[in-house]
Amino acid sequence: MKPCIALTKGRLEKQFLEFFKSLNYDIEPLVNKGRKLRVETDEFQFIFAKGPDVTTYVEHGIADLGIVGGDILAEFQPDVYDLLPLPFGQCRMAVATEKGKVWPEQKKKIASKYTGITKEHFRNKGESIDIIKLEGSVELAPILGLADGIVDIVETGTTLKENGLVIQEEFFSFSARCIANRSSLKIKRAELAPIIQSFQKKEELI
Ligand SMILES: Nc1ncnc2c1ncn2[C@@H]1O[C@H](COP(=O)(O)OP(=O)(O)OP(=O)(O)O)[C@@H](O)[C@H]1O
Ligand SMILES: O=P(O)(O)OC[C@H]1O[C@H](OP(=O)(O)OP(=O)(O)O)[C@H](O)[C@@H]1O
Repeated sequence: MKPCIALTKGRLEKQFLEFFKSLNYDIEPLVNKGRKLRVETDEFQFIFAKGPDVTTYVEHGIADLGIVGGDILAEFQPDVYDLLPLPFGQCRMAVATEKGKVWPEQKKKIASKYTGITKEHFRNKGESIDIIKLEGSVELAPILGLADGIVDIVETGTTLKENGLVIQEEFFSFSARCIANRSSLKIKRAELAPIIQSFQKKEELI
């Protein structure tokens, strides 16, 4: 059976395909997949899923390898082998507030999609907070008075800026990562080694 690679759909998918092409792999079947969520190339099977589900497919051994953001690994802490960083998807995790905002005396209200990362960050600082879980567009929360601040991904800073928010603190930098199923690494070592090595070589050049 061809090795199976789970890819995070959307942003990381696009960046992964460019990276994969730069390693001289044929990406044509992947680019022209339409709405298919499963694609086979000469060498691999690919599945396309949301980041947290990529870790689930890898954890359960359905996929041998996965391409996922470091944010997802930190948030969900799946039982997978975290093989290596990849040279794309570079972002930071930050606490942001409205410009000029003074934190309240009482518990801060923090909105985030990343409740695990947020709790751990403030626990490490010895602060107790109230977390409001949102699924996206979290920059809205302080503007609309739902929260005092947010914890979210920052790449260029444009979303924060255009919504009148400023970074208070950046506390975690990450990129996309290649993860592996623990037993696949032993059982399919021969098939997986060349692709892992090609990822590693490219990473060393950058
Ligand atoms: N602004 C960004 N720049 C670069 N990488 C990002 C950015 N936002 C997220 N990422 C990375 O890409 C991964 C996928 O994010 P993406 O926004 O494509 O999907 P999502 O979080 O599931 O959101 P959506 O529901 O809008 O598809 C994240 O886990 C993170 O690692
Ligand atoms: O610093 P920037 O380059 O502006 O990028 C950061 C934005 O990108 C992500 O949002 P995304 O576009 O994935 O939408 P979402 O809010 O629905 O998650 C993230 O949650 C920020 O909102």
